[in-house]
Amino acid sequence: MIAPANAPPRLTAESLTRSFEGRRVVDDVSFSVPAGQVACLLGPSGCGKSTTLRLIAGVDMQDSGRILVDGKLVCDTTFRVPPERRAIGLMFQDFALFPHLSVAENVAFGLTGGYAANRARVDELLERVRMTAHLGSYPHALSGGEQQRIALARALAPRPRIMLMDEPFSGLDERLRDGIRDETLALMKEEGTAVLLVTHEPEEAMRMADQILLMRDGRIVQQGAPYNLYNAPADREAAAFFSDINVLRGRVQGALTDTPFGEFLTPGVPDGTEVEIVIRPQHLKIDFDRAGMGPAATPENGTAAHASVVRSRFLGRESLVEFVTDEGGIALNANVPGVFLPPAGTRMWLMLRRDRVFVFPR
Ligand SMILES: Nc1ncnc2c1ncn2[C@@H]1O[C@H](COP(=O)(O)OP(=O)(O)OP(=O)(O)O)[C@@H](O)[C@H]1O
Repeated sequence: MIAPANAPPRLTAESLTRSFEGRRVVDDVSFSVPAGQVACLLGPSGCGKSTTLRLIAGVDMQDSGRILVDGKLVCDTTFRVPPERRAIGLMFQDFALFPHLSVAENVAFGLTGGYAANRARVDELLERVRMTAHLGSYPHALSGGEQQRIALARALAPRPRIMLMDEPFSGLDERLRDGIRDETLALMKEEGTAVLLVTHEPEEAMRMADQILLMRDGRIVQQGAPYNLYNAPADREAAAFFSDINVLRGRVQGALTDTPFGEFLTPGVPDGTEVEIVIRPQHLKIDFDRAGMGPAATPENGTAAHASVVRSRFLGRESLVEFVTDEGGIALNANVPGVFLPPAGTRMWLMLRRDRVFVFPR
């Protein structure tokens, strides 16, 4: 189902703020989710993700700000549509099935259609979550992961306009998780559901989200497509949230910062400012030493710096090699695909891919 181009976003949060005991746990949070899109609230434990979700679900109320669904006000500080009338599906960590109802009855619970339509919907969803064989079972006879899949089917059954999910796939083992996650998302997209999903796992957010809302200390520090957050992080911490990082330090002089890897452009940063030059370990380039000679400087990779291997480790798909540079004694890690395990003390040359470097004032 594709929303008309001029349709208002399915879900809009405007300047939501919520404090507990004088501390702003959700601080001026704004975002919107169009129909059929997935937004992931991503951030470390305690940053306010679940509280944001609870405000939108209507089980908690913001101190200020507004929530709109399809452009219509659902909640501000004086007006509040109760949770059960928001057409919002919930899938929280502490979900509970009705113990006295069978699997099929649990999934059918929120359905209002006739018997045949309800039965078809239950069958469709049980197939999606691969639980058709357990149709007549009762919750106590199911594993934790199976119960979770039924809870997911139950939440999706009434075709909610918005689906709020708090780490909904965390209890599933990895192989099952990928399949169910992708199929659930495909179903919600087909039905035009806007999904707001809470996770603290960057890989999960990257895999699922159309839009990532990166949260820290109650605020959204950056929002955008996964590609943009990964390749143009707002600050050092945002960069570090998605992978290990290497950090070089320097001081700006004449809009340039000098390092053992050559000069980096730092336009608009005042002289004397300390900056951090950040690069992910997979974006270091390594070259062999030829009797003390290294590769020539290039615009793509800057100047090569001479370095020694400190330690090499095999990680499965890739190898991690730790270096220290001759000049400045800078510790740098490089990820190399496959098996590459040079012994400690090996002399090599390192370069930083200039298009993959981020420069942040400290
Ligand atoms: N009802 C409450 N009373 C007091 N403090 C609360 C309440 N609810 C949440 N908090 C506090 O607000 C902060 C944010 O909590 P929240 O559950 O939103 O974080 P989170 O990002 O979802 O974390 P996690 O990933 O661990 O679930 C925490 O420090 C928490 O202790």
